[in-house]
Amino acid sequence: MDNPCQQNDKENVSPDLDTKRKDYLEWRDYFMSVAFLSAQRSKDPSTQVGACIVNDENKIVGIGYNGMPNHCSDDDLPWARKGNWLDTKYPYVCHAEMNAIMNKNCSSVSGCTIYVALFPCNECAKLIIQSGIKKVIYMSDKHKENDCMIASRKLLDLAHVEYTQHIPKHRKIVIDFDNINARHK
Ligand SMILES: Nc1nc(=O)n([C@H]2C[C@H](O)[C@@H](COP(=O)(O)O)O2)cc1CO
Ligand SMILES: [Zn+2]
Repeated sequence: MDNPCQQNDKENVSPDLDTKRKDYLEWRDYFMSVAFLSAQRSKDPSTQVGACIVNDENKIVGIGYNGMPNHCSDDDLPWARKGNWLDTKYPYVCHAEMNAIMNKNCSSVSGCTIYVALFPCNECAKLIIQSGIKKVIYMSDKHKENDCMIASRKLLDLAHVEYTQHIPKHRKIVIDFDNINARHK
């Protein structure tokens, strides 16, 4: 068995500060993280979704999360999932993909890739297709069997929009605001 003191020593090895960092975020994990961070802005009590649109130069050109439309107070609209349809969030909420497309900071997102936490529904699939986005990278397709997801795949397939599930290199990415104050010897 290892000497526990030795093991401790190994764990405490400080990073090599003279050579290039190896555990930096790769592009896909980075863009998916941006989508997940943006989701933290959502007021939806049950599901927070974020989306991030990236062009072929790896530049972010749009970010969005699910929320109520502009100028419609999210205190005046319902957030419920069940009950009379008009008393639920569903007729009112804008999906993350819609917001990311509408928030674009360039003239067109044609040819871009959208990173999104949940597989796009059929309504978002239509927006994705019409905007010219060519690739969807999603984290979860937990509603795969729902009709709106089946319709979504049908549309994306017909329009030749690729979709791929993201397998993250890092399962968890922590943002530690104190980290920047660490001192290196
Ligand atoms: N791709 C998606 N983008 C989204 O922004 N959403 C949003 C719409 C709702 O605000 C929420 C789903 O709520 P719920 O049915 O899990 O309580 O996530 C949902 C999906 C899934 O299709
Ligand atoms: Zn949608």
